[in-house]
Amino acid sequence: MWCQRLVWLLRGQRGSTGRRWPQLPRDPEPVLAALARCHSTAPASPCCAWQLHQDHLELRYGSTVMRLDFVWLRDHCRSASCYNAKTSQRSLDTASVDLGIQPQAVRVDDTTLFLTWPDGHVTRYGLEWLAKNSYEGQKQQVMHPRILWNAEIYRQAQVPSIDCRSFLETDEGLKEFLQNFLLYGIAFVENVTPTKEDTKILAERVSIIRETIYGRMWYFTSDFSRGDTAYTKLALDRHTDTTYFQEPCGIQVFHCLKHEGTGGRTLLVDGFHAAEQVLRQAPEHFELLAKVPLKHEYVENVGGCHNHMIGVGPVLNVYPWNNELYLIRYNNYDRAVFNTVPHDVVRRWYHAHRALTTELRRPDNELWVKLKPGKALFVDNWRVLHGREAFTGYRQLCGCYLTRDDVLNTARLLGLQA
Ligand SMILES: C[N+](C)(C)CCCC[C@H](N)C(=O)O
Ligand SMILES: O=C(O)CCC(=O)C(=O)O
Ligand SMILES: [Fe+2]
Repeated sequence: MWCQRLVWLLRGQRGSTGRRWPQLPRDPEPVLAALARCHSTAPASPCCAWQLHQDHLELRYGSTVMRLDFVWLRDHCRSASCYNAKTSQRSLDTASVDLGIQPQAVRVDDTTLFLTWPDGHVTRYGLEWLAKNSYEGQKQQVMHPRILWNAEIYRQAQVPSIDCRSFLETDEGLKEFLQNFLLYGIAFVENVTPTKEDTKILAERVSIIRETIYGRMWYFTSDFSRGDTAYTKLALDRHTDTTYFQEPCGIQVFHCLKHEGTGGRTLLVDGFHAAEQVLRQAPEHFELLAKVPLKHEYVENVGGCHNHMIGVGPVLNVYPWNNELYLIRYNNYDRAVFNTVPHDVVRRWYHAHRALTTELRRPDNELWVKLKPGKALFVDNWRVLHGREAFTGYRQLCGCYLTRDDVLNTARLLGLQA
């Protein structure tokens, strides 16, 4: 519905620029007709048109219709006095912008939107910039492009392991590794010297190591030196780690330094692929898993180790603006007492949890690998679940957690979308 003071001004239309909005044509029809002509005569060029509303500017650029709030438009001004391009930081004090602000004049040319504010300040926006940065523009994009996989898809893709030297010594090697990691949520480096020190060098090539209650670089065998099943020979069903942290660790690095015995294979399952199957089959289950907060807990009292960690959050974590899944928190061992919802939701949640578990346990979705000395595995702990088969004999694993922000930072600096 067009408001009273409506007008469409066409890109490049002579005489229509710089018009102030109190002086608007009484009848919008001719301009709308002109807009239609514009679309039909120049389909290849992104046609731009705009219309003023009470509190926002409606801007059509190509196929994107953006609704740009006036305060937002003032707030994001990239002029030298409002924005420091050297530091990419805002200098404008947003709190001093009149929340009832309206532009005094609006003009659009081929590439740029010009706004003049009541105090005479002029703001310019590139139309491409707006199309990319506006709500409407960015909600059409995914933040993290990924390839969801089951065992067959992953095998077919024949994702190569990266050679340790190329990983450590060349940007191309590191970039290829990170691209694989971002797309699949797992990536391997091979020909690594099987020591804790060399594994640390590997980890630090990608990120800052996230120190936790397990230390920086950890090293474990089945000696029950810590009060957790990981430190035994028992099988571990698929799970993500550190669900009991408010922010679970982003990445986990595993390097098996020694195994003299049988079993002990590693299980990997793409949690996002499973969640997507749930979304397709039963969106109400997906929604419940994304809405109901859960507690996970780590209570340790073994030897000198005393810890009590609690993390709260839903199983599925979704960006609210584009519904993109970004984190799965799934660990049935560490799930705490479920007391965050009233009784009528409890059973529905168990049904939803069952539906997800059924997908996660589908043999088709299971990728089994035997970790060997020299082959390091990086797992996206926000996406891919890991587990292990029971084993016999002496088995030594080392590794660490990485901070997700720093991994993504490295990827972005190499030109990857992350
Ligand atoms: C990896 N490392 C052996 C150090 C710790 C294992 C943590 C195990 C815990 N139940 C969890 O799932 O978070
Ligand atoms: O022993 C393994 O292969 C993995 C154990 C585990 O889940 C962990 O350390 O997080
Ligand atoms: Fe684990």
